[in-house]
Amino acid sequence: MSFNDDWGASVDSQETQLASEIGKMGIKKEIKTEPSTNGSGPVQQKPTSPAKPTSAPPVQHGAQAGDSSQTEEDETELGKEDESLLRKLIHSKLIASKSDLDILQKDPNSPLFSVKSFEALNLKPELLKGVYAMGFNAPSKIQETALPTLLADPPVNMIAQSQSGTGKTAAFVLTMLSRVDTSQSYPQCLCLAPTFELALQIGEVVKSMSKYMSELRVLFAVRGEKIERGHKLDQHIIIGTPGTLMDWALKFKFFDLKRIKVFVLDEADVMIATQGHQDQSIRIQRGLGKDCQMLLFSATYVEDVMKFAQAVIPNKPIVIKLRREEESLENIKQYYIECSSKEEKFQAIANIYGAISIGQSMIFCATKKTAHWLTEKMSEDGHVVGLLTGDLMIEQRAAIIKRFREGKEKVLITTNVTARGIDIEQVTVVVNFDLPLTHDMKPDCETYIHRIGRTGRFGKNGLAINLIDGNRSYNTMRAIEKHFGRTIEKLDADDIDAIEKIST
Ligand SMILES: Nc1ncnc2c1ncn2[C@@H]1O[C@H](COP(=O)(O)OP(=O)(O)OP(=O)(O)O)[C@@H](O)[C@H]1O
Repeated sequence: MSFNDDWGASVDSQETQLASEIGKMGIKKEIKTEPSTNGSGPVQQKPTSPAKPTSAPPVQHGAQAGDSSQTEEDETELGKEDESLLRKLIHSKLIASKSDLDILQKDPNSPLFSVKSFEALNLKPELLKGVYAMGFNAPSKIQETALPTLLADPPVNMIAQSQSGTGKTAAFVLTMLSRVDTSQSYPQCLCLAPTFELALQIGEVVKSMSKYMSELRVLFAVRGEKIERGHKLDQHIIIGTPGTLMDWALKFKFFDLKRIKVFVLDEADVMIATQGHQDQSIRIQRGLGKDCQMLLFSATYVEDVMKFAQAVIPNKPIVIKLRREEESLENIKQYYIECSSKEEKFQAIANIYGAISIGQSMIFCATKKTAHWLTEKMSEDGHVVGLLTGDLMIEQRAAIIKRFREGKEKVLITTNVTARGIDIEQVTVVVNFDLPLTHDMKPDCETYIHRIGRTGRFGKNGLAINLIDGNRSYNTMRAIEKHFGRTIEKLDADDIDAIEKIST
């Protein structure tokens, strides 16, 4: 699989001024978590023997997937903080209400299906407290399926797939936080992500989840960081992009790869499929000790990439894989609109924005040039839009994502650089101004599913609208439809009644 223009222009080449930027964003590069309020220190609690997954996507080499036989559900009392968070979310109308979420988490066909509690995972008490403080009541299907195995001893390697927005980040972050021993001052967990934005986002999840773990220290491996030669890092978790991490580990030897307990590749398929990332990630992976737990997570894996992953990850990794027809989420409704030119595409967008109330939206273009053009047109039309492309400096990209996350811009016009991983719950609509194509101009089904997965996060409803101009893009859309076995319905951009209906 390959990616269009911007993906390649990734972080490592642009990370020069990151240090100052992270400061500006209010995210400290080194996150020191608050001491536990109940005085409980970081007790390393060994999990009990691995519980069998109860309901899961197909699992190979490991426990067999099947419908749950467990019918009881552990009810968890909400803390005050959780209640206020939930109230805020329900009032914001932008997300499913708690009762919607409960229903989804009880529906065996939903990827959020869950019958077990976080308590059943025997997490360290301060970590469990952190999970509940995030407003997580019950694990999602991927969390429930993967975590008992991920937390068991001896550690096993895993290649896991689960749909976008179903909580993969929490699954691997919980694993890292469970395995880390904060009384030892050296890097013990490494997490690699393909872009700077994603690395920061993962850092935020670590920060929230480890709220009650005293002494935990996290460092972002980014190029702006000035570390003296010969220095040895004392942080516990390092999160970064592959180029910088490779230099830190292999060239400068700021830490010892052999002492890493958990190694995570997020968006693993793109890390493997993109040449530069692959070389760097594999060189890091080869330097790890034989007991290091290796975890690969993504919403998509094409067959060759999966084969490659299984070949490079030692000790027969557990594989959790979705069937093709499960990859596309039902809560994201997909439509297409026929247009004859880019001006008509712009007009279609204007009609949609005029007809339905949209929380926030992301519009994906094939090139930076189109993205710039559309930004100008929409701004002239009175929309408050942000523009994020791979040619921007790292600090500009961070600032744009931050503004969008805070709701300062309602529309983010972008390219494939933000197709993956970015988790902004208010995004209710994704527009493909151009459908994604691989470098050899074939339909890029994986990028499509990641792009539309920027909406419909964790069970919320989402809309994906594809703008089609001509036979080529029509055929691309049909190929994507066939690939995932899902119908993309036609919408008439001039039929305001029809447009109004899709949002209900
Ligand atoms: N058990 C849970 N209960 C409630 N919310 C959860 C739970 N687990 C995760 N979430 C929330 O769901 C959202 C999506 O999670 P996350 O970003 O980890 O998805 P993902 O599977 O990594 O998606 P992608 O493939 O797009 O990267 C996040 O906002 C996260 O806080």
